[in-house]
Amino acid sequence: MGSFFKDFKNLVKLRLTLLVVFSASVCFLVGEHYAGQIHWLNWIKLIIGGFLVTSAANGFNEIIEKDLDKLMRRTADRPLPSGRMTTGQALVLSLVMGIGGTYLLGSLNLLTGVLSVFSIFLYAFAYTPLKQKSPIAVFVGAFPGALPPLIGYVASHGRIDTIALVLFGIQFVWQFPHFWAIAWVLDDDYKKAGFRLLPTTHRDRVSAVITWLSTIILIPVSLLPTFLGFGGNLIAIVSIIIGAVFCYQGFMLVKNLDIPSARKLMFGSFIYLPVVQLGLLFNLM
Ligand code: HEM
Ligand SMILES: CC(C)=CCC/C(C)=C/CC/C(C)=C/COP(=O)(O)OP(=O)(O)O
Repeated sequence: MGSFFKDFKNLVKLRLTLLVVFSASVCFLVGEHYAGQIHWLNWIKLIIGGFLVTSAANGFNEIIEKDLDKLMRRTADRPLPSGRMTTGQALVLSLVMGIGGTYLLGSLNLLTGVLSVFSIFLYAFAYTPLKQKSPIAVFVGAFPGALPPLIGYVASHGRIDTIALVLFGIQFVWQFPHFWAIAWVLDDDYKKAGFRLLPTTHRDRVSAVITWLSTIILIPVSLLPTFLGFGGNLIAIVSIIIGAVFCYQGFMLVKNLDIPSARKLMFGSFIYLPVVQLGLLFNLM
């Protein structure tokens, strides 16, 4: 891969961005289901706009964290800390992507554009500086992290309703086990930059139990579509089965208190979200 593309991929955190865009694009289709017609051109605009806006948010995050990223093994080779990209270059790229993405999303409807700008600000200028201060950062970061499905739905539907809030809620709760599993795996590296993001700031039993509790809470939250009547029974069954597996992985962390169990929970989180969101899309009432 050309080195510019490799650096670009790391600047925008490509895999994370792709899952963010995936969640928004699926929830757009959920909105279109109720509209009775799929506007594919708008779907493409949402995907490109969402990609640009999320990439910009990640670019700003890496600009702000340039010196901290130098301290951690996982992030030291990113384009800014390694010195292969200057802050000015990253800033120009991020600004262009942010403005272009906001324009595209705003062209779908005004609320979509406004929510996207709000997400960038929350992520880059609230969550990012808070990371070094307190584990509360994870709660704050969960807001911009859960806005993409809501934004996707609003891009189709034009306003925030119960369905939008439920789509937001599932992704919001999902982020706690997702991130605490990662924070457990990466704790040694994180400490080098002063990040203490586990619930108690340590890899201890209380942090593991709180992480496990978050997988338990996810089960009733994932059943809300069925309880509220817009999801069918199939999605309830899928959510219960995959939720039980995820919960079991959380329990194994409590039992073993080790990195391999946290890693399994982390991989579980990557699979959980797309399965539940796609399941919902295919089982709308
Ligand atoms: C509070 C919110 C969140 C926090 C603090 C968080 C944190 C992280 C961190 C630190 C990693 C890096 C793990 C590593 O390099 O081994 C990661 C990976 C990842 N996250 Fe999250 N995340 C959050 C929300 C989200 C959301 C909303 C999504 C998408 C819907 C997401 C999708 C991913 C994916 C796909 C990866 C794997 C990326 C890769 O390996 O390159 N995360 N997350
Ligand atoms: C629509 C829109 C603009 C949404 C923004 C969505 C977004 C980028 C969510 C990510 C959530 C998040 C807190 C990731 C962790 O980053 P980190 O800084 O902890 O990761 P790092 O340690 O790898 O830098």
